Amino acid sequence: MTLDEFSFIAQIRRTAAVTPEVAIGIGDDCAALDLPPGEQLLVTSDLLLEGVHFRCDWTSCFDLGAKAAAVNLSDLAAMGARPVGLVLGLGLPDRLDDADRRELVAGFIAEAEAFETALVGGDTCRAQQFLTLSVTAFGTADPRQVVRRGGARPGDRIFVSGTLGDSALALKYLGEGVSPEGSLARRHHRPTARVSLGRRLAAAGVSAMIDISDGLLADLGHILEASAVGAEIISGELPLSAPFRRDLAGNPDLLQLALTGGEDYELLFTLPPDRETAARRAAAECGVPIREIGRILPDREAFWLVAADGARSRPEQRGFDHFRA
Ligand SMILES: Nc1ncnc2c1ncn2[C@@H]1O[C@H](COP(=O)(O)OP(=O)(O)OP(=O)(O)O)[C@@H](O)[C@H]1O
Ligand SMILES: Cc1ncc(C[n+]2csc(CCOP(=O)(O)O)c2C)c(N)n1
Ligand SMILES: [Mg+2]
Repeated sequence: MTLDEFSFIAQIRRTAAVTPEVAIGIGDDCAALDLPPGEQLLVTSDLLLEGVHFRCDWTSCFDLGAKAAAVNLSDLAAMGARPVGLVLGLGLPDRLDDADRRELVAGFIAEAEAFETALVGGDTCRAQQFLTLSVTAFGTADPRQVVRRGGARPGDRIFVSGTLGDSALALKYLGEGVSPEGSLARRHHRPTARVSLGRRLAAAGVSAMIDISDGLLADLGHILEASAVGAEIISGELPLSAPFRRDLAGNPDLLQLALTGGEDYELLFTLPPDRETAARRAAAECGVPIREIGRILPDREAFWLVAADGARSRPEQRGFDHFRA
């Protein structure tokens, strides 16, 4: 027998922190959040579905809860927002026991707290078959510093944070029945939302930004479309981790994972030349590496991948698409 619905919610309520913005947290029909005067509310939502986003035999409940929070916090980071609250919808199949349920919520709350925010509400239902998490995240920002996808201009440089392809490489190994090594597995199961970097880059004056969930090329495509510009990416400049490079040396086709694999949750942004010093300082302040990987071109039809030998190609496959996967 598992806890009944309301005992489960009472357990969540006891473990959820209350931050200064939370005027009303878990327990009423709505939560209420206090926002700094003059700031805008930013809202984002992401589903995580069993079999589509995760498999219960590949991840722990704690990591899954934490990832559900992180992927939403990553969208706030991409706009330069500061998180102020998270809402968690759960569809729980009977096979999850009390310990699994508690761990799921504990992971979510731990991740929220790591970013000085809190779980402020949600909804809990029994699911017939598949575990479902539906998360909504709220953030605030000075409206003059909110960064959108549409601000890239010809001559801007294209940058990315961290390293690319680690999560997709871990997923490839999981699919082949091989346990990925610790650092790769962690990048897949426990992505880091670049919240502090996103806020600092916004203040430094980046022109456009997005987080990489579907794959570098797909998410760059969203910036190009919104900005009505083109781009070239220098494939030799992609930032790759040591384990990724090691495996790439034995199989050059793995480069595709860094270009299109997705779930990197790194920030991809464009930088006007006069903002570069400020952006590099912002990255150094929060200890996250950033790397220039290409530039924005005026021709909106241009989408070039430049190989090590200088050959240019137009990538056909760009990333994850739920209706094409
Ligand atoms: N069912 C929907 N109803 C309304 N708006 C939606 C719906 N699905 C997506 N959107 C909106 O479309 C835009 C792009 O959504 P998308 O989910 O691709 O975001 P993303 O940040 O690129 O990817 P991710 O889902 O990995 O965070 C967002 O503004 C989002 O709010
Ligand atoms: C079991 C399993 N199969 C496939 C994947 C890969 N995957 C799922 S969703 C997604 C893009 C981001 O999602 P969204 O666009 O919904 O935010 C990717 C790369 C996975 N993580 N687990
Ligand atoms: Mg996003």
